Amino acid sequence: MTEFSRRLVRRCWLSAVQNPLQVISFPALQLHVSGTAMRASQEDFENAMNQVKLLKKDPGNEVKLKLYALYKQATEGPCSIPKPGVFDLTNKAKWDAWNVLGNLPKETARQNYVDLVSSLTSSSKSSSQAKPGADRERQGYENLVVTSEDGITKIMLNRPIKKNAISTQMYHEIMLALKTASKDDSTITVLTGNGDYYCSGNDLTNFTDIPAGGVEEKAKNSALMLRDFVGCFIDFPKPLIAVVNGPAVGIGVTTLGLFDVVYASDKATFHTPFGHLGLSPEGCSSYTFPKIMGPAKAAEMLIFGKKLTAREACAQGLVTEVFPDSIFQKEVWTRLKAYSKLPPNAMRVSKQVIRNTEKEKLHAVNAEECRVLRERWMSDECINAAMNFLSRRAKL
Ligand SMILES: CCCCC/C=C/CC(=O)SCCNC(=O)CCNC(=O)[C@H](O)C(C)(C)COP(=O)(O)OP(=O)(O)OC[C@H]1O[C@@H](n2cnc3c(N)ncnc32)[C@H](O)[C@@H]1OP(=O)(O)O
Repeated sequence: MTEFSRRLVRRCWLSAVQNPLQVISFPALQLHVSGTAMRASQEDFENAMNQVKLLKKDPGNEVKLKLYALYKQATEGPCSIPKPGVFDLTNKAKWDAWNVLGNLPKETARQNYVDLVSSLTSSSKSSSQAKPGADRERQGYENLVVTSEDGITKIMLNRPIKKNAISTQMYHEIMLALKTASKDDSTITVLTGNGDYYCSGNDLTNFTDIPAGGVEEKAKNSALMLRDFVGCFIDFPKPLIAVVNGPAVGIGVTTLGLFDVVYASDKATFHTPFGHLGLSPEGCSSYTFPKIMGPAKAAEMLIFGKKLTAREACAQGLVTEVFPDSIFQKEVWTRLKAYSKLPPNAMRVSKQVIRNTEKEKLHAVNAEECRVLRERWMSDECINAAMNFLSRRAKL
């Protein structure tokens, strides 16, 4: 966000304070903010399509599917064609890749397509400098680094400059990475963050990009996306481990209740400031947190936004084990490498036996949380809180 748009949002917020009767809505916010956001033009998009044809190196099926999906989303919108039969493998893979983009707006898909092509052309220019083993790194993610090694697929949130806040694009990238990891040959999957934060939660600027259908459409699309996103954690078939390298906020905390194991650095903190943001719990935390830590402790976190230290979170059962930050990475990865060598089918079956009794309930909780949030996102409390953040008046 530029200083200019920040000043405009601030002015908007100040005028709401000075004139409380004035209705400040997301479309008003959008007027100022999204006009300044970077957008790929039709010309950029066409140039990118031409560049794809000139690529010297085959980018691989995964990237080609992503390009296909983004192209379809950018030109036709959400996938609405019938799902191909199970034996129509190629078309089914294409359909899956397009369908997973959900309601991603056409303009965002166009921008993502252009960005992806640009990353391919720059990586092919520097391919002679590729690190040994770099072929194990999955290409095509803009805000994630996904690697597979020693039987472990590591999905690292890679937006340290924004404290790993999850943008709309990142929600889709994480879903894609989880779906891919669920089918790859790794035995366990790890989610972690790059930099000093594990994750600062939902990117609060996600709500400044209002589609033509207005704030109702934005809330509806966001609820659908959130439901799919959390659904990927509920359904993930292999052991899923969080390596919480630093503070976690919002959805970075709530989804931890859906992991099998959570290791934390003693620098990590756990904060769900839903009250301050006019929001309500998501990530199935309205069910998992009371179950994990008891209703009273869960209420203190989810209603009043009490921030927990790593040791407190461990004492309350949300975290499996805490390590001093100085030895965190070494200890955790040594342990994970040992776990990854255990018989994969036994691990998978054990996870499923544990999860299956709860799956239906978790999906129902997820649906209900998303329904409630859809209302919350249109509330004055939530809109004012988001504007407060954008105007930099509120720091947690
Ligand atoms: C869309 C559908 C799904 C919705 C799912 C809903 C989920 C609910 C939630 O996740 S609620 C939680 C939302 N998160 C927050 O409220 C955190 C907001 N951030 C902060 O309070 C602070 O930034 C901080 C405490 C995380 C870190 O503070 P610090 O002073 O150390 O650093 P900065 O504030 O300077 O941050 C560095 C830059 O990162 C940007 N940033 C950080 N977090 C977010 C965020 N959540 N959304 C957007 N941007 C974020 C911050 O703006 C700085 O950017 P700048 O340098 O360009 O100013």
